[in-house]
Amino acid sequence: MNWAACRARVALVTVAHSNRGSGRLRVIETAIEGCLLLETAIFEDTRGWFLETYRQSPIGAVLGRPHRFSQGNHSRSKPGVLRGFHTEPWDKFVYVSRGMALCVVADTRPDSPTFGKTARFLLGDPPHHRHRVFLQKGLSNAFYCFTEVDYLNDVSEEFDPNNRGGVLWSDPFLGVEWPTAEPILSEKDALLPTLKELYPDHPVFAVGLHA
Ligand SMILES: Cc1cn([C@H]2C[C@H](O)[C@@H](COP(=O)(O)OP(=O)(O)O[C@H]3O[C@@H](C)C(=O)[C@@H](O)[C@H]3O)O2)c(=O)[nH]c1=O
Repeated sequence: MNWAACRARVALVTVAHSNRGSGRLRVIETAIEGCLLLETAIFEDTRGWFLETYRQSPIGAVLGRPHRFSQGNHSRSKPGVLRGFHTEPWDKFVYVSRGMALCVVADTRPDSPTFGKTARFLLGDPPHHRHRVFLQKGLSNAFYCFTEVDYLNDVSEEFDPNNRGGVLWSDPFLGVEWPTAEPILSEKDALLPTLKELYPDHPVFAVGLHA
């Protein structure tokens, strides 16, 4: 699937419930509680362009609680790479500063009413898609790189390698339509469990309800 075709499809599945904020930065709530899309205005002139990547108050207003970030991360990935799904006990604030990526957030919280639901976002170039995604701790995220991608994320806690998990990128219960069936994965990500393996007793996996 090429970038343009993927953009058209993704526009259909990202469901906005409400939005708040000024004309500069809109915070859009998605179908997954705790997953927000931040759309920002881009100011272009003869030099190039400018945008705000973060404003504290509109996010806090939607979350109804204060938030802060403790660590910033930057990864660079080759075209065809897929990272995730990673489940970590910290809020994440994602930004693709260069390249084009399909970012998917999955609700992997077993007690959530939207357990198993996903939301997809195209992030990065061209400039008018330079939105950011906020995901509350406990949600899982993954991204696929159409091009070389610079991926930045701010997180609310410092990294703890013993306190993270994940879900297999191709979990049939999540049913994500990735642009390829053969992405480049880390060894660790290729071995992640499915939700059914993680939560075999969850009601959604009761016999007869789901394969
Ligand atoms: C995430 C992280 C990794 N590392 C180290 C561990 C390892 O040696 C190396 C690469 O780690 P990983 O393979 O887990 O990196 P990566 O697959 O890029 O992990 C990231 O995936 C995406 C989907 C996210 O949203 C991020 O929050 C993070 O989970 O960097 C840190 O030192 N600090 C960190 O905060």
